[in-house]
Amino acid sequence: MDDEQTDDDKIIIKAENIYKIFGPKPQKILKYLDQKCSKDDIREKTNHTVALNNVSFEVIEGETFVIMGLSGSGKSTLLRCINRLIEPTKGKITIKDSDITAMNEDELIQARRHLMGMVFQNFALLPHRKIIDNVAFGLEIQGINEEERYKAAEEALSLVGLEGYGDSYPDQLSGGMKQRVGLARALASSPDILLMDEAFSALDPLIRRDMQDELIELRERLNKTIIFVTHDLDEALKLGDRIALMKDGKIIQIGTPEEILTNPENAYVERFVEDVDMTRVLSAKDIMKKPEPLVPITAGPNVALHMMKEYGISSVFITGRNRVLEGLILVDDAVRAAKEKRAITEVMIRDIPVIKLEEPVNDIIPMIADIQYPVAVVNDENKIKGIIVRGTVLAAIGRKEAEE
Ligand SMILES: Nc1ncnc2c1ncn2[C@@H]1O[C@H](COP(=O)(O)OP(=O)(O)OP(=O)(O)O)[C@@H](O)[C@H]1O
Repeated sequence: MDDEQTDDDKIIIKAENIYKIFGPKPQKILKYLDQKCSKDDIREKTNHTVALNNVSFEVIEGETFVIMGLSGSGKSTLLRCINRLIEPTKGKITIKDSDITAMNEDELIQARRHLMGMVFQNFALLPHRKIIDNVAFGLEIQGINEEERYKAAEEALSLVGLEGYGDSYPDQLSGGMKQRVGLARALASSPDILLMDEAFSALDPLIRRDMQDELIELRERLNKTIIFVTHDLDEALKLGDRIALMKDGKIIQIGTPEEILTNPENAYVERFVEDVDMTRVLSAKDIMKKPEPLVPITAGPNVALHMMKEYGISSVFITGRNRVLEGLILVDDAVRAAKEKRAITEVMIRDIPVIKLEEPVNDIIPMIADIQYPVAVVNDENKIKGIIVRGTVLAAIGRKEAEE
């Protein structure tokens, strides 16, 4: 289909065969992994912890890549290997064609400064410093002069909606505001990549949702690449362009939220996602039916009637060149036009509702509640790509409804 993504997506991070083993002799433990020993066996026999076991993935520029999994699955370790807050035991990480794993300390400081900003779950603010100083802190240790760092800090504060709070202290702010400061601090050095470790997990549910919405908005505005660690499936589905699901230090599946939900790779993933409300993640393109029959606008009403009879339907879509949607004709109007020898264009309904390919199913339900005939799904050029009828939507959410 011509709406599908082209593959000129740029890879910004590439992680190849990453291992992390905690314990006194990590290199020695690698050979046990070659012998396919389990994480539990290795811990029992050697007192080492296998936190990452041969993890590989790529992140595309501008996407939000979520690392999800239960506690202890290795998410934080993986995130910290990307900026080498944790040293991988083995493996290679490339960011924008630079080998992060081969960098010396100075090169690493430069890379962290320009490429990556990190946001922590517990905010990690310095309590005795004003908000503006907290935001500017990273720039200060990078040796950036005062004028420049305060300008950048003010800008970052305003990006997260905290202008005017620069002179406050952390304990004067709510949890949500503190995490905005954490985000501002990460944004202050204009990094290409944001690394976020359970960044919203400590917040109240409502505040958390607001922060998620703002992050989505911010990402679009600033065009950042985000790696977001969470143990929360709902958060992963909401934020992630793609999700990597981890278990016991391995990535079990990488895919879009739709792929993870509709095509779980094994029983573990299936169990992880079984309670998800599908209407929140499916969009029109996932549930639409083939757009047929279609009647060209140049055809007469008898062709339309023939098609309706053939397919057992009481209305049909009319298209112009390249399947551009022109309107819909109802059976009664087609009969009348045929009798009166009038053209389709004289009786068809032009002003019909349409649904965009990416429209979430949740939003489609109210849109079609009062419509008796099918609704066309169109792309940005108004070409018809599919058809949705009430039954299609209900079938998509049927599993959930049936359970309730
Ligand atoms: N510094 C460390 N020393 C020893 N073991 C560690 C260390 N850090 C993490 N681990 C172990 O490595 C494994 C992965 O931990 P990690 O913190 O990456 O998991 P996680 O998925 O982020 O979990 P959580 O959500 O609880 O933080 C766990 O078994 C953990 O106990």
